[in-house]
Amino acid sequence: MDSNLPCNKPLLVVLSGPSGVGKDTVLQKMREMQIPMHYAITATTRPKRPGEIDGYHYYFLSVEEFKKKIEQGEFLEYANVYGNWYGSPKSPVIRALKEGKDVLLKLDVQGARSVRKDFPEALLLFLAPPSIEWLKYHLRARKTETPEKLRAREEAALEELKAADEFDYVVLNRDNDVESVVREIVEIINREKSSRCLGRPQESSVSR
Ligand SMILES: Nc1nc2c(ncn2[C@@H]2O[C@H](COP(=O)(O)OP(=O)(O)O)[C@@H](O)[C@H]2O)c(=O)[nH]1
Ligand SMILES: Nc1ncnc2c1ncn2[C@@H]1O[C@H](COP(=O)(O)OP(=O)(O)O)[C@@H](O)[C@H]1O
Repeated sequence: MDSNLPCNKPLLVVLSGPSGVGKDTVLQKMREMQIPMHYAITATTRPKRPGEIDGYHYYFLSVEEFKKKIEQGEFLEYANVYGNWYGSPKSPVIRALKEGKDVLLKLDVQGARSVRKDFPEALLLFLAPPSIEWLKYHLRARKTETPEKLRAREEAALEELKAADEFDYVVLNRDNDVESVVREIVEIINREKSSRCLGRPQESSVSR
């Protein structure tokens, strides 16, 4: 398949949204539903959470290792998020796109902005919570942050929610119905791919 034809051109998709909104949950469901994408693994200096696997959830690096990768130009983008470093290794993303695969990058709002700048044709999706209370409850219930870190993430979330209108689509997470959220994301990706096929401009909208 000639991935250079606009109809088969692989899409770089960014999934962003505030901490605790459900990004990992949606990604996990996409993998379970075997949605065919390259799920980019990014690097972080954040300590591993219980149950997280190095090389699957993240590449867990020391600050020194991370900075060395920055110096070697290995990241497509990187950012300091909630006090830890995060960065997207470039070569696996470029390789997957060249192989004709759609790529999914789970990034914070800063990372999404960087991708928008460097890859204007990328599709930026913002996952929004059903409500602020829902977000606060689930971030707290996840029990992954110290009280201080929790406060920092809650404050950051309010700022990040304001950035939603910078994205191509805002997808609402639905309580106990992640599958329908995945179906909606797949529909958006397919719609964007076909509209690029026909050379139509991208349309932004809040998809309900
Ligand atoms: N800019 C950027 N953000 C990333 C990268 N990897 C993960 N993130 C984002 O960093 C933020 C914090 O991630 P994490 O500590 O796993 O917390 P979570 O959002 O509560 O699951 C989330 O918004 C992630 O999407 C990356 O490579 N670059
Ligand atoms: N649609 C949903 N319905 C119910 N609980 C959800 C849903 N999406 C996420 N959660 C829960 O909310 C918490 C935060 O989700 P997570 O995927 O870790 O968010 P993020 O990766 O955006 O930080 C987790 O405990 C997760 O199980």
